[in-house]
Formats: sequence, structure tokens, C-alpha cells
Amino acid sequence: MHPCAICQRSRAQIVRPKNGQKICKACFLDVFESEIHTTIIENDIFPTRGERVAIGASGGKDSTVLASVLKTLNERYDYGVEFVLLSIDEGIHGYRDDSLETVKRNAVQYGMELSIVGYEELYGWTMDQVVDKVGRKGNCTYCGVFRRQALDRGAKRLEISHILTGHNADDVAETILMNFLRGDLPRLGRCAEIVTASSTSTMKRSKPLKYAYEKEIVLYAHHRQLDYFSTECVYSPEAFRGSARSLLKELEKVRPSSILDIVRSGEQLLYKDIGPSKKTPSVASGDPNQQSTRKQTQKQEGPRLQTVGSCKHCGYMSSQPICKACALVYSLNKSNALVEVLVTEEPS
Ligand SMILES: Nc1ncnc2c1ncn2[C@@H]1O[C@H](COP(=O)(O)OP(=O)(O)OP(=O)(O)O)[C@@H](O)[C@H]1O
Repeated sequence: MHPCAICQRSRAQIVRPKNGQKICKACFLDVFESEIHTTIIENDIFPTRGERVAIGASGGKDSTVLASVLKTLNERYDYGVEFVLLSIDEGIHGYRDDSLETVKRNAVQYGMELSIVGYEELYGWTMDQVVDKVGRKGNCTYCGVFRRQALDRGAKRLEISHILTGHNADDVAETILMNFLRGDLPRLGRCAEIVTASSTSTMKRSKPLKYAYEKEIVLYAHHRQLDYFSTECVYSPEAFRGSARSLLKELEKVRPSSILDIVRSGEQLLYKDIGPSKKTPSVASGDPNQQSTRKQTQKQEGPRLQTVGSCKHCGYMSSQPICKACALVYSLNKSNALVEVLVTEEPS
């Protein structure tokens, strides 16, 4: 029987996936929470007392652990923050409708207000309809782009300007790997940041679980007996992300520190601005083809720093003149003769 490497008193029950340390359950829960508190303090995630902050709540393990830990830490360390659960209903039958029931229970369990915003209401399309139209290849792109904006819009309705997501170290490392393999250094730099803010938008996003391993999040949820929804999305992840995930899991098996090492590498690779591109054409409409012309021009001239501004159509955060959500809705509606971009209905 190993004594706990931290308290030296109780029997070690858990081998920490992050570093192999053998510790007892109480010390694991304590060290897991303490590390997230340290991340919050070191990165000044809650600089303003009295702030209302939205937690992107999917009902899955990550955002459920995030909500639970934040409630604990807010009470323990008195951050003075009010948390609100914000859920996006993508319109995926047999998946999101079930997980939203979990979020409704979490709202009661954690005593947090819950707000739900749907793709159908925002974009005129549920994900089930998008998949019917575009098929299973590439549908994750629509979902990811729509969700990002839907969270912004949901928060704005609540008069909240700070959104937290449950992205963990594995998620961040996976995205860094994907961007590295694509040679997309500007995006790589942005995805490695823990807090993203912009001078042209009031919305801030933070990832308090950025240094928490997925395996430890599962362990924490298990030992705290949290109520979360564990089914995978019925539309499996796009092939490239799936491959990056498998690669990461293989690396983790032979070297558990790989996940944090990749996150640290991403942080070191934060791209440095090399000045504006000369020939970038302006994008005047939501036509995604024009945006791809812009991309090609950038490829010829070398990468540029991706700066965050506002979409000319809908006014929400965008690194392009026309945001990706507007471009995607445009492409979905175009063949239905609905050229009016629905997202313009709610300007910022
Ligand atoms: N439908 C949703 N509504 C609100 N927030 C969401 C939704 N889907 C994802 N998010 C936010 O984005 C984060 C990352 O989402 P992702 O799809 O990678 O899921 P995940 O890693 O399985 O996380 P979770 O376990 O919380 O579902 C989530 O932790 C959550 O904060």
C-alpha cells in the first residue's frame, strides 16, 4: 500500500494522469481545484468583482466540471463573480436535446441561472438540417462556427461580456497540433491563448481548464459524483480532428507530459506580426469564395497576424471583414434562393 505522496497519511488511490503521482482521493480533489484556482489568479481571469460571467454549458464532463469547480472556488476564495449557464441548442436530435436536460438539472444543483439559445432561431437552420443538406463531411465546421457566434449572441442578450468554456489541455493541444500540421501559425497562436479579448469587441473568452488533463476532469467528475452527459455527438468529429486526437492519445501513452508540452509549445509560438499584407482584396459580400481568394493571396505573401475585428454584416467578433457564420449561412441559403443573410437581423 502506497501512502499518499501529498499528505503521507491516507492510502494512495489515484495515479495522477498528469504526472504519475500516487495520491489519495481527498488530495486529488484538493490539488485539482487548487491548480484551477492558480490558473485563474495567475491569468487574472476575474479582474472585476460583481461581474456576471457566462459558462458555456453543454452538459458534458468539461463544462459540468467547470461550473462545479467555479462554484466551489467562488465560495472558497470569494471571487465575487456571478455565474450564469449559457447553453446552445444546435438542434441535434438524440444528442443535444438529452444533454440540455442535464444542464437544466445542473442549473438547479449549482443555483445558477440558465439561458438557452438555438441555431434554428439564430440562423434558420438546425444542425440536423445542415447535415441533411451538406452531408457528414464538413458539418463540424458549420457547427463550430455557429456555436462560437451563438455563445457571443447569447451572452450579449444577457448583457454579459465574458464567456468561459470548458476547453481542457487535451482540447487545446489537439487544436495546436491541427494548426501546426496545417501550417496555420496565426490561428495556432490564438488557440493557445487562455484569455482572448479584442479592442473592437466587448466579448472576452477564457478557458480556466486550459491546463487540466481530460483524464483528470473525468476522475474529478467521478469522485465528486457530478451529474453530466457522457454520450458523444451523433455526428462524429471531422476526420482530421479525429486523427489529431488519436495522435495525441498515442503520445500521451508514451509520454504523459506531451499534452502540457504541446500547450507550452503553442504558447511559445504565439505569432509575431510582420506587418499588413499589401495585396489583400477587400471582401464586400458574404460570398465565401471571395474569402478563399483572400486566403490564397495571404498564402503567396506569407502568413499574417490574425487580428480580431467585427463582421460588417452582423457586427460580431470576426477576424475577417465578413464573419464565417454569415458566410456559411449565405452558402446554405444561396441554393434555397434565400440570399438574405439571416444573422443580420440582430445587429450588435
Ligand atoms: N452546446 C453548447 N452550449 C454551450 N457551450 C458549449 C456547447 N458545446 C460546447 N460548449 C462549450 O465549448 C467547450 C468545448 O466544447 P467541445 O465541443 O470541445 O466539448 P467537450 O470537450 O466534450 O466539452 P464538454 O465535455 O463540456 O461537452 C465546452 O466545454 C463548453 O464550454
